Amino acid sequence: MNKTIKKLTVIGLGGVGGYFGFKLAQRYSNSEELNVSFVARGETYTTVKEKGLTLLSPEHENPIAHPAAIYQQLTDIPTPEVLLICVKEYDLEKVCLELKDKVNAHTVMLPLMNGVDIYERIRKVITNGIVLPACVYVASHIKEKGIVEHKGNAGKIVLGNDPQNPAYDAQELVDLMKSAGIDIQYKTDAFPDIWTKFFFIASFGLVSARYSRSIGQIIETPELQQRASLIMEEIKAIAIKKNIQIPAEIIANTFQKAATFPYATPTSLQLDVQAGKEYTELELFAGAIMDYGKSLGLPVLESTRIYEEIKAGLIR
Ligand SMILES: NC(=O)C1=CN([C@@H]2O[C@H](COP(=O)(O)OP(=O)(O)OC[C@H]3O[C@@H](n4cnc5c(N)ncnc54)[C@H](OP(=O)(O)O)[C@@H]3O)[C@@H](O)[C@H]2O)C=CC1
Ligand SMILES: CC(C)(CO)C(=O)C(=O)O
Repeated sequence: MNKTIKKLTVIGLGGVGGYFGFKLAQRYSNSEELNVSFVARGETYTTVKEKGLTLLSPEHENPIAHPAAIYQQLTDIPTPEVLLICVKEYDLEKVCLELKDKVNAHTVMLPLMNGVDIYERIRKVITNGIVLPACVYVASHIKEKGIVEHKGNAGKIVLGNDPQNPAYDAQELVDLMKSAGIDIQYKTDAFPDIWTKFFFIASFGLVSARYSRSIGQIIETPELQQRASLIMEEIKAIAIKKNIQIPAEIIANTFQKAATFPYATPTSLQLDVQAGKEYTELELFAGAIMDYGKSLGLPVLESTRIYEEIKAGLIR
């Protein structure tokens, strides 16, 4: 295969972008093979420009990585080839609006985010280029701006073909990422995996945020386990009505998957809600379930109840 990818830019250096961006920047540092650049704002930009990006992870002895370049504004990046979009859902639309005029027919966008409708959200704004639907597992968070902490299992990405450009083969990108030590799986259709992740993150995310409890604490508390289970039943009814290929035992499988996380792992929604952030991904999880419930005529009482409780500030 001819090598065509020469540049890759990571947008957002938080838990996800900081983890995967670090691996790519360290692997391709001073390399002719791939130019890895970052886009970060405010204090993150200043810190990473001066000291490099720090990743505290048992996977890396050397905790510092330097990108080939770092930009403060999306408008500053040269013609993009591959963009890893690693922002929270509430920043996605703004990022897409800023990227819109930069993207050409060959630009590849890989959103590393939670949520089942990220592809549609991007496509609403950016109609050209290639968008690879994906889901991601990693327990990492911002310790301080420019310093990301990773605990537990190695991060993992599943990505699939762009439904709008099914002939685009992402293998070259996959190989570049694998060579940086990233666990990445390429499938024709990533949507069953994206929904599978949604079962886990929407249910555990909402319950962990509502009660300020870790994944392990939810599993060991029957009342919280029950709430997560009821939310998953609602997602299951939606997935079935939307003809998403998910296994019949999805709920049991999700509890099994959850048990593989270290006991004290918080979810990213929990961390944002606990920190009293003005914006959170509540809409991406409960909001999406409620919207699907409405449009498909399905009851989503438990998701609605927990959404309202979190909105009302009941988080203990
Ligand atoms: N953290 C985790 O363990 C996991 C998270 N996810 C999902 O991945 C996605 C990303 O989450 P996560 O990495 O945790 O989020 P974080 O909040 O940790 O990081 C997002 C980063 O994006 C930056 N950002 C936002 N807009 C811009 C912009 N225009 N230019 C430059 N930087 C920008 C933010 O900057 P600033 O700091 O200045 O706000 C922040 O540093 C979410 O959808 C999340 O649900 C999925 C799996 C695991
Ligand atoms: C639970 C976890 C860390 C698993 O990847 C996650 O996806 C999140 O918090 O958003």
